[in-house]
Amino acid sequence: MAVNGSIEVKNLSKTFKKGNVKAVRDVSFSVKEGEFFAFLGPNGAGKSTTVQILTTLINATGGEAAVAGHDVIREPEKVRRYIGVALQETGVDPDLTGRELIELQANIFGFSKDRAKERAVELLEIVQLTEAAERRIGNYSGGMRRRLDLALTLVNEPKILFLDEPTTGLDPSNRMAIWKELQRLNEEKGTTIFLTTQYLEEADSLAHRISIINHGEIVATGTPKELKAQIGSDLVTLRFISDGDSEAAEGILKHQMGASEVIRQSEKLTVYVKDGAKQLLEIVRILDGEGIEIETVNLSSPTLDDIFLKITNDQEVETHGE
Ligand SMILES: Nc1ncnc2c1ncn2[C@@H]1O[C@H](COP(=O)(O)OP(=O)(O)OP(=O)(O)O)[C@@H](O)[C@H]1O
Repeated sequence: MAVNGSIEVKNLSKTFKKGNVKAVRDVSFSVKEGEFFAFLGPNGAGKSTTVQILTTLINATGGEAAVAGHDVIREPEKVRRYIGVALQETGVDPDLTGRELIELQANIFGFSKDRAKERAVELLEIVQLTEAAERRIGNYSGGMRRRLDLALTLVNEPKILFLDEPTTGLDPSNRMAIWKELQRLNEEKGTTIFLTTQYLEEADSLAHRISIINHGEIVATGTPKELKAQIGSDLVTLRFISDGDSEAAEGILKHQMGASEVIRQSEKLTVYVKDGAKQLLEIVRILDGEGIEIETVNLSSPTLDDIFLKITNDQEVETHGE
């Protein structure tokens, strides 16, 4: 039977007894074979906990999950056979060289000595560590360690790859090298990829589909295009001299642009728009026409914080029908 490279998650929950923390709350989603899926969320959102449940390292306290067609609780060893995992901060012996560590991993997977050697050469080449192969891991830079971690996850050519924040703390060139390799694996080998990240840009560039997770709950799911359409691709931020001006401007702009597109935080107004440059001029013209003085105005792309603000606001507008 062909191995099914999918992930199915239904009403998954995890409450840690310590501190009674509800790290994951009733999360459901599915990832198709060959899909590149990203879990995007801030610190403490529940990303690592979800990855640990799906990779059979910890048990959920509610709900169910199947990875590669196997239940993570009832058939953990079958799940492990088909997955590769790169977790945050894995502890390894710093005296080993990069080549030795990959060979060791290959031995664990039952490769012959010769095949393990061959595989190490192939993987070191893929992650561009051939020149550092004989150096001790203890002397590797952060970026080199991440690339070595990625090589380790690829030893058994996994059907599904789990990557927990694979590029956090990396400089742009190392980040790009990892992105390129992940894209290649997904496109050429059809590897299903489940990646967690705090970087909107990373999820946007790589993933076919993104779920945004906050406080253990999925707050939005869609293709990058769908999410951006929901959020607006640009932000116009206006600051006013007084709260009164900002409140007056809020009323006028909500009327013009729609209630859910305008968010006020005291003297600051954030307006989510589709075509920033054009709409910025329009906003300034409208407020000018009403005699409201703007202190500063700024056009930018939304950050993860802006997205959360928008999604939470949308939910409030929906509930209270502003
Ligand atoms: N072993 C544990 N015991 C108690 N609480 C935990 C444990 N592991 C995680 N938590 C808590 O669960 C919540 C979710 O943590 P998790 O590590 O899954 O978040 P995350 O989205 O991966 O964050 P980060 O981006 O910082 O890695 C946090 O409030 C965290 O403090």
